Amino acid sequence: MILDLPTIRPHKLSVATMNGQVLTIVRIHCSDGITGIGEGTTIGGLAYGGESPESMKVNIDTWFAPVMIGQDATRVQALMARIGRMVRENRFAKSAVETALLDAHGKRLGLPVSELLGGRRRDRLPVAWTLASGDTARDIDEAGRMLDLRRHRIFKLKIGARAIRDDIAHVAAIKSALGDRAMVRVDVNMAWSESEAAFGMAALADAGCELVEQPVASAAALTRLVRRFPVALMADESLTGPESAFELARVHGADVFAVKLEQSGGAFNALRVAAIADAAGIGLYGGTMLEGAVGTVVSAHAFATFARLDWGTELFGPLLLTEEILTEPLDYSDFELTVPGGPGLGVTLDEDRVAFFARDGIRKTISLPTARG
Ligand SMILES: O=C(O)C[C@H]1C=CC(=O)O1
Ligand SMILES: [Mn+2]
Repeated sequence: MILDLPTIRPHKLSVATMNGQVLTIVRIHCSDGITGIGEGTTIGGLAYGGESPESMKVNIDTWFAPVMIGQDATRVQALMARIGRMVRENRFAKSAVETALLDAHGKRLGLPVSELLGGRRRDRLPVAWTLASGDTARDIDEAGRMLDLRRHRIFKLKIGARAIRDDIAHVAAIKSALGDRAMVRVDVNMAWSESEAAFGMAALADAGCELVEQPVASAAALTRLVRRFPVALMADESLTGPESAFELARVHGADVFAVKLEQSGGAFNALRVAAIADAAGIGLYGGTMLEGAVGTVVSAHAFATFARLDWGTELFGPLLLTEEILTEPLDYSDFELTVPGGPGLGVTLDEDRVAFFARDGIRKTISLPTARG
């Protein structure tokens, strides 16, 4: 099913402005009575990649389901390999389906998903917050509130939509307002040319920015930019699973990899991306596609198993939404997220709220009174 949820404010990226988020929720019912849940989420519909929430639903219902029905749900990797032979691409939809299989299998065995993924090394993950209101004063205000609440002290600024000098001034103003209380990073979402990136990275380093995420689109350009400036370079969009990770590691095209489960094609592939980074001496960061609670939690289980997680995570997606869809909210406290400890994902959907926010669900059938009553 597809859920439409409002965001707490517009979220402005160089590729899209989001006023809400759309979650594709997958449920897999197994013949032993166990049901697993998963989630597929994109950013700005088709603005970020080749899948949309609607394409995930239609492809899972039409093409994944027949390949899965009657198969052994306890062999998660074998079933994902079977799907991989019959379904090309569709990494986000595969991630959603694999999540539901892992949730079901964890519940079956009485183990958290992190244990199925090799065993967790930590229970808490540092979580960055993205400042993307589009307004410098509002962003400074928002960051101040997050620091006071002890919710976030790492801030990622979305830049690339405005003139480069305006963007640099925006970053410098935020870093000087926050000082040593916070770490400031930027995500350009591929908006710059290589020469703009060379200028921009030097200026960002001077402004006190510690990390620049995907300033340019091409891996070759990333490779030419890395290590030229006293600021770390992180790959995001260039990483689409183990093959692209291997290629980028081979040419040492980044200092840090933003590992995302959906971009990788699921949790197991994300672990492969992380292993490649480890072997190449590349740092790790736990990325997000601004998933809701389910997609966020499976990512947390995977990142909890990473040998090193030097750059923390950005698993704040549920906090960008106005609505809670879990019976028990996730614990964000002291700048960190707690990885749930129960079987499977360790979270339960609030079915009434899910029914309310489902596209064409209860909300659509309630007739509100008109101005005249
Ligand atoms: O990294 C991206 O490009 C996508 C996403 C992650 C955080 C955020 O605000 O947007
Ligand atoms: Mn990014």
